[in-house]
Amino acid sequence: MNYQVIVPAAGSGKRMGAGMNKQFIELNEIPVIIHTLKVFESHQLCTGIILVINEQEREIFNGLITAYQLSKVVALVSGGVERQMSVYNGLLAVKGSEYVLVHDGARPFITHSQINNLLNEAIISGAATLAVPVKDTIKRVKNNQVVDTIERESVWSIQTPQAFLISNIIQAHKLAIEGNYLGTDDASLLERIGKPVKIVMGDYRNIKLTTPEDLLVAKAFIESASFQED
Ligand SMILES: Nc1ccn([C@@H]2O[C@H](COP(=O)(O)OP(=O)(O)OP(=O)(O)O)[C@@H](O)[C@H]2O)c(=O)n1
Ligand SMILES: C[C@](O)(CO)[C@H](O)COP(=O)(O)O
Repeated sequence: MNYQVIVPAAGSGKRMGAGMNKQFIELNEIPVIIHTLKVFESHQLCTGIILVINEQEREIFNGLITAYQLSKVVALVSGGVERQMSVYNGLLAVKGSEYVLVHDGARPFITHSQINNLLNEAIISGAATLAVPVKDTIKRVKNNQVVDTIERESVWSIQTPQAFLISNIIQAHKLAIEGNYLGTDDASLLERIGKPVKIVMGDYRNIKLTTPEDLLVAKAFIESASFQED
Protein backbone atom coordinates (compact mmCIF):
# COMPACT_ATOMS: atom_id res chain seq x y z
CA MET A 1 0.00 0.00 0.00
CA ASN A 2 1.44 3.38 -1.00
CA TYR A 3 1.21 6.30 1.38
CA GLN A 4 2.28 9.89 1.95
CA VAL A 5 3.83 10.95 5.23
CA ILE A 6 3.46 14.21 7.11
CA VAL A 7 6.54 15.07 9.16
CA PRO A 8 5.89 17.88 11.66
CA ALA A 9 9.19 19.72 12.30
CA ALA A 10 7.90 23.19 13.15
CA GLY A 11 8.43 23.07 16.90
CA SER A 12 10.86 25.24 18.82
CA GLY A 13 12.48 22.58 21.01
CA LYS A 14 11.87 24.44 24.29
CA ARG A 15 12.40 21.36 26.47
CA MET A 16 15.64 20.50 24.65
CA GLY A 17 16.96 23.99 25.39
CA ALA A 18 19.52 23.85 22.57
CA GLY A 19 18.89 27.46 21.51
CA MET A 20 17.64 26.24 18.15
CA ASN A 21 15.06 23.90 16.67
CA LYS A 22 16.19 20.43 17.81
CA GLN A 23 15.67 19.14 14.24
CA PHE A 24 19.03 20.71 13.36
CA ILE A 25 21.05 19.07 16.16
CA GLU A 26 23.58 16.72 14.60
CA LEU A 27 23.89 13.03 15.39
CA ASN A 28 26.93 11.53 13.70
CA GLU A 29 27.31 14.85 11.83
CA ILE A 30 23.86 14.52 10.26
CA PRO A 31 20.92 16.68 11.43
CA VAL A 32 18.15 14.86 13.30
CA ILE A 33 15.55 15.74 10.66
CA ILE A 34 17.72 14.22 7.93
CA HIS A 35 18.02 10.94 9.83
CA THR A 36 14.21 10.89 9.99
CA LEU A 37 13.54 11.91 6.39
CA LYS A 38 16.05 9.43 4.96
CA VAL A 39 14.07 6.52 6.38
CA PHE A 40 10.97 7.57 4.42
CA GLU A 41 12.97 8.62 1.35
CA SER A 42 14.29 5.06 1.11
CA HIS A 43 10.99 3.33 1.92
CA GLN A 44 9.54 1.93 -1.28
CA LEU A 45 5.88 2.47 -0.41
CA CYS A 46 6.34 6.14 0.48
CA THR A 47 5.31 8.30 -2.47
CA GLY A 48 5.66 11.72 -0.88
CA ILE A 49 6.90 13.51 2.23
CA ILE A 50 5.11 16.63 3.43
CA LEU A 51 7.46 18.46 5.73
CA VAL A 52 5.88 20.95 8.12
CA ILE A 53 8.22 23.77 9.05
CA ASN A 54 8.52 27.10 10.78
CA GLU A 55 8.40 29.68 7.95
CA GLN A 56 11.51 31.42 9.35
CA GLU A 57 13.50 28.20 8.84
CA ARG A 58 12.38 27.56 5.25
CA GLU A 59 15.78 28.39 3.76
CA ILE A 60 17.61 26.05 6.13
CA PHE A 61 15.21 23.18 5.37
CA ASN A 62 15.42 23.84 1.62
CA GLY A 63 19.22 23.79 1.82
CA LEU A 64 19.20 20.47 3.67
CA ILE A 65 16.73 18.88 1.25
CA THR A 66 18.97 19.85 -1.66
CA ALA A 67 22.20 18.82 0.07
CA TYR A 68 20.86 15.38 1.00
CA GLN A 69 19.01 14.92 -2.33
CA LEU A 70 15.65 14.17 -0.76
CA SER A 71 13.54 13.82 -3.89
CA LYS A 72 10.40 12.61 -2.11
CA VAL A 73 9.82 15.87 -0.22
CA VAL A 74 6.88 17.16 -2.27
CA ALA A 75 5.84 20.10 -0.07
CA LEU A 76 7.17 22.37 2.65
CA VAL A 77 4.13 23.56 4.57
CA SER A 78 3.98 26.26 7.26
CA GLY A 79 3.37 24.95 10.76
CA GLY A 80 1.03 26.25 13.44
CA VAL A 81 1.40 27.25 17.07
CA GLU A 82 0.70 23.69 18.30
CA ARG A 83 1.74 20.33 16.86
CA GLN A 84 -1.91 19.51 16.07
CA MET A 85 -2.21 22.63 13.90
CA SER A 86 1.03 21.80 12.12
CA VAL A 87 -0.26 18.32 11.28
CA TYR A 88 -3.59 19.75 10.08
CA ASN A 89 -1.76 22.10 7.70
CA GLY A 90 0.19 19.09 6.45
CA LEU A 91 -2.99 17.09 5.93
CA LEU A 92 -4.37 19.78 3.62
CA ALA A 93 -1.34 19.26 1.35
CA VAL A 94 -1.78 15.49 0.92
CA LYS A 95 -2.71 14.64 -2.67
CA GLY A 96 -3.71 11.36 -4.32
CA SER A 97 -3.14 9.10 -1.35
CA GLU A 98 -5.74 7.00 0.48
CA TYR A 99 -3.52 6.51 3.55
CA VAL A 100 -1.40 9.01 5.40
CA LEU A 101 1.24 8.56 8.08
CA VAL A 102 2.15 11.21 10.63
CA HIS A 103 5.65 10.97 12.05
CA ASP A 104 7.50 13.38 14.38
CA GLY A 105 10.62 14.87 12.83
CA ALA A 106 12.18 14.40 16.25
CA ARG A 107 11.97 10.56 16.13
CA PRO A 108 15.01 9.68 14.01
CA PHE A 109 15.21 5.97 14.95
CA ILE A 110 12.16 4.78 13.06
CA THR A 111 12.84 1.78 10.79
CA HIS A 112 11.32 0.27 7.66
CA SER A 113 10.18 -2.84 9.49
CA GLN A 114 8.25 -0.79 12.07
CA ILE A 115 6.62 1.21 9.27
CA ASN A 116 5.67 -2.02 7.47
CA ASN A 117 4.10 -3.48 10.62
CA LEU A 118 2.10 -0.29 11.10
CA LEU A 119 0.92 -0.23 7.48
CA ASN A 120 -0.22 -3.85 7.66
CA GLU A 121 -2.46 -3.01 10.61
CA ALA A 122 -3.72 0.24 9.06
CA ILE A 123 -4.89 -1.65 5.97
CA ILE A 124 -6.98 -3.94 8.19
CA SER A 125 -8.25 -1.38 10.72
CA GLY A 126 -8.09 2.04 9.09
CA ALA A 127 -6.10 3.61 11.95
CA ALA A 128 -3.07 2.42 13.89
CA THR A 129 -0.23 3.72 16.00
CA LEU A 130 3.09 2.34 17.14
CA ALA A 131 3.41 2.04 20.92
CA VAL A 132 5.37 0.20 23.60
CA PRO A 133 4.20 -1.06 26.99
CA VAL A 134 5.33 1.21 29.84
CA LYS A 135 8.06 -0.20 32.06
CA ASP A 136 7.55 1.95 35.16
CA THR A 137 4.79 1.83 37.71
CA ILE A 138 2.37 4.61 36.82
CA LYS A 139 0.46 6.51 39.48
CA ARG A 140 -2.13 9.23 39.24
CA VAL A 141 -1.05 12.17 41.37
CA LYS A 142 -2.79 15.31 42.61
CA ASN A 143 -1.07 18.07 44.63
CA ASN A 144 2.00 15.83 45.11
CA GLN A 145 -0.22 13.17 46.67
CA VAL A 146 -0.73 9.74 45.15
CA VAL A 147 -4.35 9.23 44.11
CA ASP A 148 -4.04 5.67 42.81
CA THR A 149 -1.89 3.21 40.86
CA ILE A 150 -2.91 2.51 37.29
CA GLU A 151 -2.96 -1.12 36.20
CA ARG A 152 0.29 -1.30 34.24
CA GLU A 153 -0.89 -3.86 31.69
CA SER A 154 -3.34 -1.31 30.32
CA VAL A 155 -0.84 1.54 29.83
CA TRP A 156 1.23 1.99 26.68
CA SER A 157 3.60 4.71 25.65
CA ILE A 158 2.45 6.05 22.30
CA GLN A 159 4.89 6.70 19.49
CA THR A 160 4.77 7.76 15.89
CA PRO A 161 4.28 7.05 13.05
CA GLN A 162 0.53 6.85 13.26
CA ALA A 163 -1.32 5.71 10.14
CA PHE A 164 -4.80 6.74 9.03
CA LEU A 165 -7.28 6.71 6.19
CA ILE A 166 -6.92 10.27 4.96
CA SER A 167 -10.68 11.00 4.97
CA ASN A 168 -11.04 9.86 8.62
CA ILE A 169 -8.12 11.83 10.00
CA ILE A 170 -9.12 15.02 8.18
CA GLN A 171 -12.65 14.69 9.56
CA ALA A 172 -11.25 14.08 13.08
CA HIS A 173 -9.04 17.17 12.85
CA LYS A 174 -11.94 19.34 11.62
CA LEU A 175 -14.18 18.17 14.48
CA ALA A 176 -11.36 18.80 16.97
CA ILE A 177 -11.03 22.37 15.70
CA GLU A 178 -14.82 22.85 15.96
CA GLY A 179 -14.81 21.41 19.47
CA ASN A 180 -11.77 23.41 20.59
CA TYR A 181 -10.01 20.16 21.41
CA LEU A 182 -6.24 20.04 21.50
CA GLY A 183 -4.63 16.60 21.64
CA THR A 184 -0.99 15.67 22.01
CA ASP A 185 -1.22 13.13 19.19
CA ASP A 186 -3.44 12.55 16.15
CA ALA A 187 -4.88 9.21 17.26
CA SER A 188 -6.58 11.00 20.18
CA LEU A 189 -8.63 13.04 17.71
CA LEU A 190 -10.11 9.83 16.29
CA GLU A 191 -10.63 8.35 19.77
CA ARG A 192 -12.73 11.34 20.84
CA ILE A 193 -15.17 10.76 17.95
CA GLY A 194 -15.47 7.06 18.69
CA LYS A 195 -13.31 5.71 15.88
CA PRO A 196 -11.09 2.76 16.83
CA VAL A 197 -7.30 3.02 16.72
CA LYS A 198 -5.21 -0.16 16.85
CA ILE A 199 -1.91 -0.49 18.70
CA VAL A 200 1.08 -1.99 16.91
CA MET A 201 4.10 -3.05 18.96
CA GLY A 202 6.84 -0.47 18.38
CA ASP A 203 10.44 -0.40 19.52
CA TYR A 204 11.90 1.16 22.68
CA ARG A 205 14.60 2.71 20.48
CA ASN A 206 12.03 4.81 18.61
CA ILE A 207 12.46 7.62 21.12
CA LYS A 208 11.41 11.22 20.66
CA LEU A 209 14.27 13.62 21.26
CA THR A 210 12.60 15.84 23.83
CA THR A 211 15.03 16.73 26.65
CA PRO A 212 18.88 16.90 26.71
CA GLU A 213 19.35 13.41 28.18
CA ASP A 214 17.56 11.94 25.14
CA LEU A 215 20.55 13.10 23.09
CA LEU A 216 22.90 10.98 25.22
CA VAL A 217 20.71 7.97 24.59
CA ALA A 218 20.55 8.77 20.87
CA LYS A 219 24.33 9.03 20.64
CA ALA A 220 24.68 5.70 22.45
CA PHE A 221 22.27 4.06 19.97
CA ILE A 222 24.27 5.35 17.05
CA GLU A 223 27.72 4.60 18.50
CA SER A 224 26.87 1.07 19.58
CA ALA A 225 25.50 0.46 16.09
CA SER A 226 22.71 -1.41 17.84
CA PHE A 227 20.41 0.63 15.63
CA GLN A 228 20.46 -0.60 12.05
CA GLU A 229 18.32 0.97 9.38
CA ASP A 230 16.67 -1.99 7.69
N1 LIG B 1 3.86 23.79 16.72
C1 LIG B 1 4.53 22.65 16.53
C2 LIG B 1 5.05 21.91 17.63
C3 LIG B 1 5.72 20.74 17.38
N2 LIG B 1 5.91 20.32 16.11
C4 LIG B 1 6.68 19.10 15.84
O1 LIG B 1 6.07 17.99 16.48
C5 LIG B 1 7.05 17.04 16.89
C6 LIG B 1 6.86 16.63 18.36
O2 LIG B 1 6.83 17.80 19.17
P1 LIG B 1 7.81 18.13 20.38
O3 LIG B 1 8.69 17.02 20.70
O4 LIG B 1 6.96 18.72 21.44
O5 LIG B 1 8.75 19.26 19.70
P2 LIG B 1 8.91 20.80 20.07
O6 LIG B 1 7.57 21.45 20.02
O7 LIG B 1 9.96 21.30 19.15
O8 LIG B 1 9.46 20.72 21.56
P3 LIG B 1 8.99 21.56 22.84
O9 LIG B 1 7.56 21.15 23.11
O10 LIG B 1 9.94 21.12 23.90
O11 LIG B 1 9.12 23.03 22.49
C7 LIG B 1 8.42 17.68 16.64
O12 LIG B 1 9.00 17.07 15.51
C8 LIG B 1 8.08 19.12 16.43
O13 LIG B 1 8.96 19.83 15.56
C9 LIG B 1 5.39 21.05 15.04
O14 LIG B 1 5.57 20.66 13.88
N3 LIG B 1 4.70 22.19 15.29
C1 LIG C 1 2.81 12.40 19.10
C2 LIG C 1 3.70 11.99 20.23
O1 LIG C 1 5.04 11.92 19.82
C3 LIG C 1 3.29 10.60 20.69
O2 LIG C 1 4.05 10.23 21.78
C4 LIG C 1 3.60 12.94 21.40
O3 LIG C 1 2.31 12.89 21.93
C5 LIG C 1 3.99 14.35 21.06
O4 LIG C 1 3.84 15.13 22.22
P1 LIG C 1 4.61 16.45 22.51
O5 LIG C 1 3.82 17.11 23.58
O6 LIG C 1 4.63 17.21 21.22
O7 LIG C 1 5.94 16.05 23.00
